[in-house]
Amino acid sequence: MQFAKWHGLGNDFVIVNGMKEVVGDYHKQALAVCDRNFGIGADGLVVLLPSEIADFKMRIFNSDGSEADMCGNATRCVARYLYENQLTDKTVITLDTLAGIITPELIFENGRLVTVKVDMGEPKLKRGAIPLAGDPQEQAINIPFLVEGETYHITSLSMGNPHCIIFVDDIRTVNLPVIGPKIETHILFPKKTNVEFLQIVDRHTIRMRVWERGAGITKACGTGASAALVASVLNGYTDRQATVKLDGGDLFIEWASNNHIYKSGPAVEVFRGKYLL
Ligand SMILES: N[C@H](CCC[C@H](N)C(=O)O)C(=O)O
Repeated sequence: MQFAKWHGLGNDFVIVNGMKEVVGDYHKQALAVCDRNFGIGADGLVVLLPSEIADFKMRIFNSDGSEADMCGNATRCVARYLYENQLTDKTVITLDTLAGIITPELIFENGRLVTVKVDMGEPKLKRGAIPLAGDPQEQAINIPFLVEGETYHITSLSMGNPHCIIFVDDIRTVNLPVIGPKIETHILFPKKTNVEFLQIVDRHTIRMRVWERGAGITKACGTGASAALVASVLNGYTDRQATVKLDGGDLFIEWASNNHIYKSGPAVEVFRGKYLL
């Protein structure tokens, strides 16, 4: 199976053209391919397929084999992959995902690609849409949340996939490998959740670390950074545009007046290959 290895700020993916390659069972293949010792090594497997309602369908599988609704960093990589492999001549590309239609735009200056800007759609704030247990019509902004006897205050929302955001004074004090999985698999999140810890630097800068649903600690999370901006605005900590500083680098996020979230950042192809197993 021919593949390409891409990353967005170190959040890395194996991208496969499912219109040409025989992938087999996606869940099993994701587990095997993402293994960093016995496989290629990645946070996720992305399979591109035809779509009736968009330019392409994008299916995303986490390294634990679970299928994700959406993936912000992969969206930027897929846009460049499609354009640079002549699978499209469009620079604004619609992608059909489980979270709806997501639209990345390749931004060129003097013929050189400078960034990829993604319309991530609208945040969903109601518990029923996250999903988070409780009144489905209610929002979950700065609410108490008990984790093994300790009370955290969380803000939870969906960017097509679930996010649980916690604000801390010093991000270096967060023991992510311990607390991450406890919140990811918490009973109140019936579809589990991505977990983001945020330290507000100023009204235009957020430092974030992430424990991803189905993937663990990653260098960056595009949907997570988008959710982080929304949570920071809702809690009055930042304005509607901010740089989110992740372990792998910076994403620029904007919550526009049309209620859409726009995320801009890089996408890098590292290598291509043929997967033999
Ligand atoms: N682990 C996520 C999917 C990947 C999201 C992340 N890599 C991004 O860039 O948005 C989930 O299961 O919802």
